[in-house]
Amino acid sequence: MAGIIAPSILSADVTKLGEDVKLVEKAGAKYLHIDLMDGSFVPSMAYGPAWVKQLRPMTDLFLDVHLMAVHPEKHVDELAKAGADLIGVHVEATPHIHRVLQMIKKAGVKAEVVINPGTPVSAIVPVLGMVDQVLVMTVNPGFGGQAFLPEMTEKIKELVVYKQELGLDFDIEVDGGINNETAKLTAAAGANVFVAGSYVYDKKDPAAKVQTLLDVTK
Ligand SMILES: O=C(CO)[C@@H](O)[C@H](O)COP(=O)(O)O
Ligand SMILES: [Co+2]
Repeated sequence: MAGIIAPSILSADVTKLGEDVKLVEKAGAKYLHIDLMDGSFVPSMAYGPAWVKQLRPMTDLFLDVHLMAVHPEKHVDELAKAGADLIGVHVEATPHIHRVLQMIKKAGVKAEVVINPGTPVSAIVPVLGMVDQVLVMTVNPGFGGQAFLPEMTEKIKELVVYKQELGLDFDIEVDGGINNETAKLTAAAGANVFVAGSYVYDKKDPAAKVQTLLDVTK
């Protein structure tokens, strides 16, 4: 079965965002990855609940919101009301990851925990039973277009073992430097959701790029 492809709008053309979203939807992407950056947890700023709200009626894609913000609890309810299908929270962004994940579930949205390249899988073991998805960052968050960190594939393999040992059912998403080669590599390690920004949107033909990602993750 092919992986779930989640084009990241961080690399889309904001002046024709609607068109860029439709292109990848028609090509077979199932998720739309929306990066929310606060200029504090990460150096850049990007998007916010208003973007989620405007995108919601324009597409049937599953809205996969990657929250890169300090005090993530402040944004959960607004993002859920705006129409997010899933909210991902960095374990590094809060001393209360368990509470924030509880809030996300209470808001009726799927919950994801995210780990930075410098964070080991052991840091999220206590919450693995609460989440629908784990996001393994394969670059340091904050920017699109960075090079994939190959050593992160070990974390994917570790998560696969935890899933089996603990009898859990979460998806494993990768984000950062994903292209035809790294999608194949991470799929082989056990990832099943693939975020891709610059690979899909930077050059010509986003639809063809989505098709390639579907093919290499089979
Ligand atoms: O969360 C992030 C960056 O922090 C991403 O979702 C980027 O949008 C990925 O961009 P590429 O590495 O695929 O260009
Ligand atoms: Co992201």
